Amino acid sequence: MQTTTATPVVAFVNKVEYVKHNDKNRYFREKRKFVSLKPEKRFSFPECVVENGIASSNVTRKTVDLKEKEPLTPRDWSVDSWRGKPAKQLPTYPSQEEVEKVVSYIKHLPPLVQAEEAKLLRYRLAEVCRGRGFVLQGGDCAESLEESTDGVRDTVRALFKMAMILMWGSLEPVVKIGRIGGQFAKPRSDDWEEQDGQRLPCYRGDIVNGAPFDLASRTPDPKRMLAAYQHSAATTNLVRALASGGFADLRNVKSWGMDWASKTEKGKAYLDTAERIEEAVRFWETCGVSSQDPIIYSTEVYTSHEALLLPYEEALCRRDPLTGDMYATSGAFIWIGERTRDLDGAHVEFARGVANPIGVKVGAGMQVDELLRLCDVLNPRNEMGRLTLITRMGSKNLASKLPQLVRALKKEGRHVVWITDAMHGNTYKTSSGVKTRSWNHILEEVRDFFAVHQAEGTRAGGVHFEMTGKEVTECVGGMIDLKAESLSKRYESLCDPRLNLSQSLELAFEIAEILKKQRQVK
Ligand SMILES: O=C[C@H](O)[C@H](O)COP(=O)(O)O
Ligand SMILES: C=C(OP(=O)(O)O)C(=O)O
Ligand SMILES: [Mn+2]
Repeated sequence: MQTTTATPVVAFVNKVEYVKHNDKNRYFREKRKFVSLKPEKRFSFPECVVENGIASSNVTRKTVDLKEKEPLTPRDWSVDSWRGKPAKQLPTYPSQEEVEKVVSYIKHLPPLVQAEEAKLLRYRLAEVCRGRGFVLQGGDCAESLEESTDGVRDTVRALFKMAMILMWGSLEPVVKIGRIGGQFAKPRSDDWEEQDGQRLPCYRGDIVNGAPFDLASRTPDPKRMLAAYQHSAATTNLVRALASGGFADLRNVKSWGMDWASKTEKGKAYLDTAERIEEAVRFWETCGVSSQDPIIYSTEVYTSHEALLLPYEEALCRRDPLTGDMYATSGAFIWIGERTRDLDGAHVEFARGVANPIGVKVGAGMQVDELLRLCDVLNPRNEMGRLTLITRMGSKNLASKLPQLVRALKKEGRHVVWITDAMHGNTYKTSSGVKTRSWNHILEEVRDFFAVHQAEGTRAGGVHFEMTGKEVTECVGGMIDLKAESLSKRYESLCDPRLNLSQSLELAFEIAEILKKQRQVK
């Protein structure tokens, strides 16, 4: 942590907040107004802590954003500096000229998210880092340009329900981040796919090419970036509307859609919990908490995606006029995938310069030194909320591979949020060649993740799932006991298998149990 008691700062108050001014007990109220502080009138917060440009004082318990002299975006970085580095997983387009035309056009379009949203999420993640809150990140493996309103709504509703269950268990706020509103680019294991003797470029996500197995669809088309921009804009708008316009109203979570649970004892216990959540909501209503109260009526859902297609990401970088920092405005949170996290590669170069909260996938092969160097490059100020490490080791590896990483970072005092993606290390093909994942393996990896953090005295900060609100048949197992033979009934994913609604809720109940136990032994 960085203290500022003696550091001269130029401050602007970014929220309506009361700030204790020096020792004169004078308060003032400012909103988004630049305030230049003369040295003799400098803020003096005893025990004041600055993280992410947000200063908080234990004495006043008020916050104020501070613009420090050194910007978050490094001076030796530019939106296109990634172009000088080796870039993996980028498509080969038929015409690079066309790509640059589209990129120049997108550069003039409005941002999809505002810097303020990214800043707020960074702050929320810093809270998780401090031990207050839990992250739920989830959504499609690959969003579709044909996704309907209902599909988006179902996924967001599923996230709300899961978050309610997790909050019930943890009694802490849940930071909801959708793999939504931009999750269109996919890294692949193979560049090519072969079917019946025909070889075509692999599908790389709807922002690059089409999934159908024919040459026209599979040829990368830069115009798809525009379609993805438009779809992301509409989806982000819908997500914001759902989050702020009453859809999150706790009373709406009455229809849990949990018929599957009534058949077993364990399921009945879940139903009982769901009922108790509803009762709690009714209790607050009875106490007079108005249904118009934003606490009941609204919530925050942030968008996120893998920042893979760098020409597109570059085109959506915008400078924040308040701080001068550069933001990736393609989503509030972006992450670097397991296949593109090379220290000297283009994707790390891009991510180090944007001020968003960022994530990095951490597979079973990650070495301690490598991870420490990634932290140096991506979070040189060691600020809470900047860096989220998303482990994806597989249920067979996590218990043996994670402890040394967690221990090393703890020893070095690195501030990161650890969350677990319990999907990507558990993918396998059935005997008939269908990609799937087992609900049991996913739960096993989540449990091991909590156990490792408990043993190391660190914090399991959240979970990351490929999931949907639809009752698809892509992952096997769960209380619905989905069998490999049934996968073809409703397999809709364009890339990896997702948990369906019942499998997602069931996992949320399991995690809530773990969180509850954790809270009870504190
Ligand atoms: O979502 C992650 C990757 O894009 C996906 O797991 C790659 O799948 P593949 O191994 O079939 O290429
Ligand atoms: C590509 C993904 O995962 P990973 O980089 O962990 O393989 C993903 O999350 O979609
Ligand atoms: Mn995936």
